[in-house]
Amino acid sequence: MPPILDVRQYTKRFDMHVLNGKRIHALSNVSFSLEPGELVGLVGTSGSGKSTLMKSIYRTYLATSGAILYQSLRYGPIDLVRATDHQIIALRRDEITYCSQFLSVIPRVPAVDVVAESLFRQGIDRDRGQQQSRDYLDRLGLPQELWDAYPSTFSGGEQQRINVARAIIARPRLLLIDEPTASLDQRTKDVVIDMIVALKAGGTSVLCISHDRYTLDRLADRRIELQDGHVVAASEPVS
Ligand SMILES: Nc1ncnc2c1ncn2[C@@H]1O[C@H](COP(=O)(O)OP(=O)(O)OP(=O)(O)O)[C@@H](O)[C@H]1O
Repeated sequence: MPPILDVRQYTKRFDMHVLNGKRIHALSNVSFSLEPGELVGLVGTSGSGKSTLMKSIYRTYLATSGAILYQSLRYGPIDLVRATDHQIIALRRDEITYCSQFLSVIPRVPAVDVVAESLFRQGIDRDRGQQQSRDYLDRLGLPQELWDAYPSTFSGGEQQRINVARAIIARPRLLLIDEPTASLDQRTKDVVIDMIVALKAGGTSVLCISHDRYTLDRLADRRIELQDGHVVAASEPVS
């Protein structure tokens, strides 16, 4: 089976017009692949290019050069660098989920509906979607009185749980997830890890940025290390 994701010689430069045209070489000739059902941990110091790589795969950032081949259910093999905006929108809706470190939500939508949003989009009826959402929020230890409240007022840790729940509940084919367990207590961390393990068992491929050794020891089949925008180390699959 071909890799689900094959990043080839990917380069991303930022040209900073406000800084007299200063160039930031965020990623240089990055190549790696992700197998179906595999979880690759993306590590590296702050500023090494981890988030830029994730945002490039999600096509928040346009490439300077290189290719990102993705095996899509809908389109077959597709280069995410050259896909049309229309294709990218469809892939984000049906196959690829990006979970950043920060929650961004529509104001005045209750937590239970924020988490269930992808289920509603998939055509699951309101009651069933909300039921599944409550189940996730319960397992993640979000106090019941917050389920119908608006996440914009939540604490950092509470927002993070909403963010992770809504990414995982969607059961995407490819999950790009940034620091899923940062600032969570040990019990909640273990719940999130168990949820990601279950997702993988269902066939989801995952690229996960994490500074948390415990999380990666439990989850990662392999690690890729970035330094100054270059891949400096890639571990073999854990057998
Ligand atoms: N939109 C942008 N415009 C200009 N420069 C950017 C942009 N996004 C990232 N950079 C720069 O690219 C480099 C890589 O940043 P990136 O956020 O990918 O690092 P990171 O490894 O994810 O760091 P952290 O662990 O702190 O989140 C940094 O020098 C950063 O300042």
